[in-house]
Amino acid sequence: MMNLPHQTNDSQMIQDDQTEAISQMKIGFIGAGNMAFGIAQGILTSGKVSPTNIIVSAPSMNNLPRFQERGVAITQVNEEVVERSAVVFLAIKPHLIQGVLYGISRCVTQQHIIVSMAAGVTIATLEELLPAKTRVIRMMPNLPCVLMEGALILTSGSCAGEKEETLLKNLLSPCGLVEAGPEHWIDAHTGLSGSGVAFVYVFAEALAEGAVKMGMPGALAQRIAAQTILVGSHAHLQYVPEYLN
Ligand SMILES: NC(=O)C1=CN([C@@H]2O[C@H](COP(=O)(O)OP(=O)(O)OC[C@H]3O[C@@H](n4cnc5c(N)ncnc54)[C@H](O)[C@@H]3O)[C@@H](O)[C@H]2O)C=CC1
Ligand SMILES: O=C(O)[C@@H]1CCC=N1
Repeated sequence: MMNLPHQTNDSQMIQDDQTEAISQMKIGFIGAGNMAFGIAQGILTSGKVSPTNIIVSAPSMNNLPRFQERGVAITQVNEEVVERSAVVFLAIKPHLIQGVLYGISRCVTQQHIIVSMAAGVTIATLEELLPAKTRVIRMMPNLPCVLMEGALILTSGSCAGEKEETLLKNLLSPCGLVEAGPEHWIDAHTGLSGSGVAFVYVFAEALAEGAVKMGMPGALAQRIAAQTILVGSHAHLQYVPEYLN
């Protein structure tokens, strides 16, 4: 496995040891929307984690059935997610983070790993809202995680580090490309890929519209545009420069 600038051979050894631990790990999601589903789906499809080891919460039943159908435990009580999980993903909208953390903080211990995917909510803010010495990871995923073709960047707070980053990279590897780095990568990645994936759809539609204006049937034009972008991406990934220090 390629050692990235921030990764050492120890990480590889940690990662190997963690695979067994991950299969036993209790994982929780606070928030049951698009992103929680995308990540849970990626993890479940890989078989790394049993659905019986996952629990998801949301205030209403709207989004919960699609988790329940996959054997995942559901609840409308966030504290229950924290009490039953070792790794807790915060999958609620950014403006809700403060209220949700206020509600769960009394249940958070130093054994938990709290993983926020809330756009724009910094490690400093998260650590301010959580009990001292909480192990915090901030990450930026994207929706293609649901197809196991995502791109995720994660960074660790002051009480987390290489061990937690390697654990999360191992756990999230079925969701797609996962890298750890400094926190300023997260904001770059939010534009590049968190939101960037939506611009690909706009580009594909524009390509297809050009062909339609020249008389090609719309459905065919859309398929060829998608195939063109797919091939272009495969070629680019093959020749993209190695990670730079
Ligand atoms: N959708 C995307 O493409 C991406 C989203 N994100 C981040 O992921 C987070 C979730 O985004 P989405 O999944 O798109 O939102 P969403 O609106 O699809 O899902 C949010 C979920 O939170 C639940 N919720 C609302 N209030 C709650 C509360 N008090 N306690 C527990 N659950 C509550 C809702 O019922 C819903 O199930 C956001 O912070 C967003 O910035 C990050 C990268 C990409
Ligand atoms: O819905 C959101 O907040 C995220 C951030 C990047 C793309 N979507």
